[in-house]
Amino acid sequence: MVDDAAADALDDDGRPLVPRPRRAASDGEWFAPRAEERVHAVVDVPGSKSETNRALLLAAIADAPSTITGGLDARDTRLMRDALRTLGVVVEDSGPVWTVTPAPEGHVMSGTIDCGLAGTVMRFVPPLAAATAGRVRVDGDEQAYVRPMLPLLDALRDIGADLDEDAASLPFELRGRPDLPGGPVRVDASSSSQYVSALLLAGPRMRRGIDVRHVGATLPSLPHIAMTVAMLRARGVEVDDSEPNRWVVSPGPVTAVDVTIEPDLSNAAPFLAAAAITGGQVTVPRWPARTDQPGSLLPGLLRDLGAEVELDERGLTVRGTGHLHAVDVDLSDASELTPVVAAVCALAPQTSHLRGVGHIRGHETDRLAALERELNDMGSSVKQTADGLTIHPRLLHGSLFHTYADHRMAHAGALLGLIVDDVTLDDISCTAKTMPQFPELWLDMLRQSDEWLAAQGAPLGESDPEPGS
Ligand SMILES: O=C(O)C1=C[C@@H](OP(=O)(O)O)[C@@H](O)[C@H](O)C1
Ligand SMILES: C=C(OP(=O)(O)O)C(=O)O
Repeated sequence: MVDDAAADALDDDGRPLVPRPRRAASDGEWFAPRAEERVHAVVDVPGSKSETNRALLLAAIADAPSTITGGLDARDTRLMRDALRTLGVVVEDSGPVWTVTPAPEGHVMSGTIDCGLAGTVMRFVPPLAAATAGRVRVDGDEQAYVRPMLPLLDALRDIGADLDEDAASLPFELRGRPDLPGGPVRVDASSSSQYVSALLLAGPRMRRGIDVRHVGATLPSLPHIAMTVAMLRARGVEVDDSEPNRWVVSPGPVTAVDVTIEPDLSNAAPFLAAAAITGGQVTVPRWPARTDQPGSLLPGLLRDLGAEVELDERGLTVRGTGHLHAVDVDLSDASELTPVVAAVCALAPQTSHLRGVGHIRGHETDRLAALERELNDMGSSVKQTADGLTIHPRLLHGSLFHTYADHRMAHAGALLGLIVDDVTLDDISCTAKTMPQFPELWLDMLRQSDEWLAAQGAPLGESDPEPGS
């Protein structure tokens, strides 16, 4: 088990790398390792979940087989690969380069599509299934049953999809039709940008294409919609997004392209934040110079939080300065970063305000409630607002940090455990959703830090900044 490995890891001098836990872990628990020094590491993070699942889906409806290099191998992308297999697509993923061959003409789908807790699967697959011959049941983890779906299901009904009349969320039955009309549709995507992306991704398959208008008051995660549009265009699909809150996708072929997936910048966040809070340095290689991932906002965010940030040929390097600053920031474009940003804010010496993220109450868990509860259990003073969190400075202490099956809650807990004694996560296995190697990468970051410090020939000096001060 990971926690045993963490507890047993020794440095070159035989000192425990990670302090021994006070008690034995129960199943799934993970004693968050404390950083005994400033972290100093290079962390190569795996591929982007959002890009991988879009690439898979677009390859599945392309005009020829194509390849995906560096695709993320994690629960969310495995569920997407299996869902596409249910639609008759052949996904060969035994090596580092995956080959995707669209379903043969006349394939009739049947069976169950398991969405797990993956928003990209539960939202992106149904529109495509609705335009495919056959019948499927769309199901997932029980925790996914409360994730919002109704605006998308109503939009699908409006464009001619054959769904259970009373279906409002998972699970439901769907009878596909290859002649799905598509056409104009209005959707309130204030609870998730994924409804818009989902309709656009299947748009080329619909008889009239699709003409989506967002009608809600707010629209989160705009970079993810931009990613959808860019990936459609890169495959020769015509997308008109010249009018605000409206996207028109023309029907027609999707050109098969061989792609390489960028590293997942949102999954880089806890590692980069580790440098910021310990006064250390972390480099994430292969950081793209230009990207549609919301993680592109991280350099600016980390600077605002008090770190130094540099992008060069080695990648993105974040250096902690020994000082953290509170922030007042609208995270609606990058709401998946909220748990890690909230964890950093909980260590800052002034009050922070995170805004524009009311919709993350419908993410893997109600993230605002979960962050409020778990941070307050550590001694913090956090209050939910209508659209975010207010985080006041307090001295933190260890606790049993609940993750609610949410990978990003686990990242937040691990981060705080670097500089707060005795933080135990109730379950680290949830990180498998988008980064199964998180525990190993986290321990490796600390191992590298230890080696780096030993190579400097000196322990943390009196004059060095206190982690998190
Ligand atoms: O399209 C995507 O790949 C995603 C869109 C966002 O969803 P929301 O708009 O529901 O926040 C994001 O939070 C999620 O992690 C991935
Ligand atoms: C919100 C997230 O995931 P999902 O794709 O399941 O919505 C996330 O990864 O932070």
